[in-house]
Amino acid sequence: MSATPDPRLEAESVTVRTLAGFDETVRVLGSKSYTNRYLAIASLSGQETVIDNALLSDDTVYLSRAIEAFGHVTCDIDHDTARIRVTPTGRPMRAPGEDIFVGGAGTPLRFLISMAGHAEGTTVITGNARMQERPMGDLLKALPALGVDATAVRGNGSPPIRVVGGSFKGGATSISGAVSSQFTSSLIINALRAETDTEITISDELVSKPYVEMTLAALNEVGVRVDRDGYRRFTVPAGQQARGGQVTVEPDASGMSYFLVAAAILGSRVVIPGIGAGSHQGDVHLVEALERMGCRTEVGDDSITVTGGPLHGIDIDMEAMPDVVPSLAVAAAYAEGTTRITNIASLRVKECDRIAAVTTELRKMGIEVEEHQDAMYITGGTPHGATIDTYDDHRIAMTFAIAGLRTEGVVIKDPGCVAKSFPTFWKTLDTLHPDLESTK
Ligand SMILES: O=C(O)C1=C[C@@H](OP(=O)(O)O)[C@@H](O)[C@H](O)C1
Ligand SMILES: C=C(OP(=O)(O)O)C(=O)O
Repeated sequence: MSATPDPRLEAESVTVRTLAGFDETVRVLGSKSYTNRYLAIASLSGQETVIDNALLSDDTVYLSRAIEAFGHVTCDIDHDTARIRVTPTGRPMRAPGEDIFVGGAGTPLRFLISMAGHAEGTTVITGNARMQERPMGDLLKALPALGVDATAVRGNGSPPIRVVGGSFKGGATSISGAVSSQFTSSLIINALRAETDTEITISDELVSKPYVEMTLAALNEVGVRVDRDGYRRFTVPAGQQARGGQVTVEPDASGMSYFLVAAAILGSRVVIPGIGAGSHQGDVHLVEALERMGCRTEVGDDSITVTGGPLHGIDIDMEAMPDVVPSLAVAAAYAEGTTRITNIASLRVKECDRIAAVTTELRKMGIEVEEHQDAMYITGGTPHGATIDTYDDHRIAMTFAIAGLRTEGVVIKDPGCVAKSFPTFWKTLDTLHPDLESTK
């Protein structure tokens, strides 16, 4: 994929061209979640670390720049090789003089709140308008027991967040896991640099559990042990040294979902190399949902294949794979019967209220959707073209672009918002159109 800028990232809208079908191998970029984790771990380890196949997107670049602002490391980004090199500078971690701004990057902001607890001085971390509405309260409540004073500047539990640092000592705390797993991941990762053992008790039910598994897997890969009692308690023993060196990021399972759904709704075949049965990314399990809807699927050690066919509705609890709910919703719009997607309340506090957004935009295309506080019931039909509002949400843009491969007249507004997690999305979509081959 060429590194030349894609004019669609600056365009007001994109009209998606329909496609009769395809049989392609599609390479997706590295995982956003793993790239964020390796960056955070490298920032804390004090060891030079090379992250290969890193996702280079708005979110991960924001995190790289934010980490550098503490002064203790540099993050050199090589766009040609998709590599980030994190190098210690020998200087201590200090609060930057200016506010840290991370746009709409939720995971980075949540990781940075705890990380600022290690930096001498007071750090203020903020983001764009939507980010200033997203919840941080559970994390703010859990940090004082570990020695860190973190408060919402406006007293509303959302950014800007002010952190008085140099104080992340460790100890025992308890945290709610009901709103976001990112709070728990943030504490576990940052416990790496604590003076004493850190014990984190989850006071209720943890959502999005696979993301905590990814946190543990990333730490394990660099030699850090986390003891656990299921999803009730995690203990990070003090005095561990994360290894530096080289790590490789696997492809992004959420980014993969768009191409799986494209195959599903077009009766086509797609192969995604570099990811398979051993992945801890929960979104890989979208494959099983598509199989239940009527696709043929193959999950190998190092590739995933989906072949579409006539689709039918299913009932599915998607609490463990929130980011691919919009993707499955689009498959449901082309399926016979009703798909009931349940246990997805966390979608209301993502880049936009994704339950409301998917409901509104599918209805625009003539699809019947029953909206619930924590669920969506979608009855498949024959969607018609529409101009899709994307709410500055990359997943809404990418999901509805896939509908446009099957349905004439789908226009995606603000196509540049895909840069949050998948800046080459439109170019990757081009590769499915055989007549565009010469411009690849
Ligand atoms: O830890 C992570 O990398 C993520 C956790 C999930 O958030 P929640 O735990 O808030 O559901 C997911 O939606 C997000 O895109 C990435
Ligand atoms: C919810 C998402 O990201 P974050 O919470 O990191 O902003 C996402 O990428 O779908």
